[in-house]
Amino acid sequence: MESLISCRTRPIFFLFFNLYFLSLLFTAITAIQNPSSSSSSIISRFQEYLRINTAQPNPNYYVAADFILSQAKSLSLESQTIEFVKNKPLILIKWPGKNPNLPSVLLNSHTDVVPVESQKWIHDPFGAHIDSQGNIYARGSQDMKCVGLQYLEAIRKLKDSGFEPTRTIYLSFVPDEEIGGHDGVEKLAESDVYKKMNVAFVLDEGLASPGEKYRAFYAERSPMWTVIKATGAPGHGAKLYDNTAMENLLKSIEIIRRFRASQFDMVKAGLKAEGEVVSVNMVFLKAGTQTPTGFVMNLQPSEAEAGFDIRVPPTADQEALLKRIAEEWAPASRNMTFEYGQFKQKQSVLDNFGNPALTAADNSNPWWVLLEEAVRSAGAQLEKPEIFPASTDCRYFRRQGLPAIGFSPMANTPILLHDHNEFLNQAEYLKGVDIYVSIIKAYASYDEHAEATKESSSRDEL
Ligand code: MET
Ligand SMILES: [Zn+2]
Ligand SMILES: [Zn+2]
Repeated sequence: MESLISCRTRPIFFLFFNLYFLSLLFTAITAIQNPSSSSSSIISRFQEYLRINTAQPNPNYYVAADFILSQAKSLSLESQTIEFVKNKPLILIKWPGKNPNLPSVLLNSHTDVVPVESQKWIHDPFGAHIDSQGNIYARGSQDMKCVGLQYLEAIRKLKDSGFEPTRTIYLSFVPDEEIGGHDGVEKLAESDVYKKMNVAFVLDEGLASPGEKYRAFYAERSPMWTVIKATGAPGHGAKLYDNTAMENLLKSIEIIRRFRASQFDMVKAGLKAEGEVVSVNMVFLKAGTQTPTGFVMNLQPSEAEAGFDIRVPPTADQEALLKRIAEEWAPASRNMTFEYGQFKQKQSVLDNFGNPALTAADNSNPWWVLLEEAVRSAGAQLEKPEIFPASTDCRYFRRQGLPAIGFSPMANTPILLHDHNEFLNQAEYLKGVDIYVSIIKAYASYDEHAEATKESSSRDEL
């Protein structure tokens, strides 16, 4: 009794000091009991994933799948491997919620990465070297092996803390995003497995942010990979004449470049964001007559073609763009034809982006509100939501009318996806794990029925 009284009379900061001390002790004990949750083991696992070469066009999918499955197993999570297409395993992981009637949340990430030019990197792109500043160099460190593993690390932390989800959380590790997602997410989104998952909301990849705040994406531009081809009379390399394939193609390239500049100028002038204009970039040029000893120099070829990566914002006039391509960029009058690399026919191009899918990023969307709050409560902030300038697997979910947000927690980081020397700082990676702890906790605890009951009873009280 006496000691209780004296305890009460102690200044309040002693109490806080004791609590602080106890929490430190608890953290230390947890770290000793769970060495797998220490920062160094979190980083080692990230390095291990990065070292698996899953670059297109020959990704080591099975090695990646084994690694992901072993992670799921170490977390006692349910998992399954699905091959919608042979040799392209997709891993589905389930963290069952206490209330299986609630729709689930899907955390998606792709396991493939884009190819590298190794000799142009300062460190081996599959070495996951950590430099003196803590930057981890690897293809996929930003796009998007970081995110896939951060989801799992966050779940590890939540499980360690004794947290149990109310709502089921699914994780999908999918193949082939970098080549269009047709044998990956597209098949998943059409499957019975997926229907049974009863997904209400999807989180997928975003972009690094050079500033302090994280970026989030509520829509994205649609890819329209287009090849234009010119034909013309072949002839002597010394002859000047009209209508050669090269001349026909070059005229188109000039017109396309002017259009590109008009779009880029709006971004440069600050009138539009990157995701709000049409981007057109020439990605290959193919022409000339080749022999084993090189190109023939005195022969003007009869065919020439160029490939363009075109990205179309959901707000753009798509019909007008298709018309522009047919009439100005590849007109039959200039002996030109065009083909949409990914889709072959005009109809399917329109299918792919004819129904602009935007996810509400305001108070009307509880998943958006939860995301904002969760990021804030983890001590970080979000930039104003944007249109993703490239493309992600999100489009297959949004197309079904599902809300999906693109988000990769990388602040203070240069945007290096698809670039040489892609890296992510280890401190940023660890911070990202904690951001996901906050987000997954919020999503897994969210119960719209309970919220509705709470609201109506508070209305009744009024
Ligand atoms: N994410 C990749 C990109 O935006 C591949 C998407 S499929 C067109 O280039
Ligand atoms: Zn990606
Ligand atoms: Zn990519």
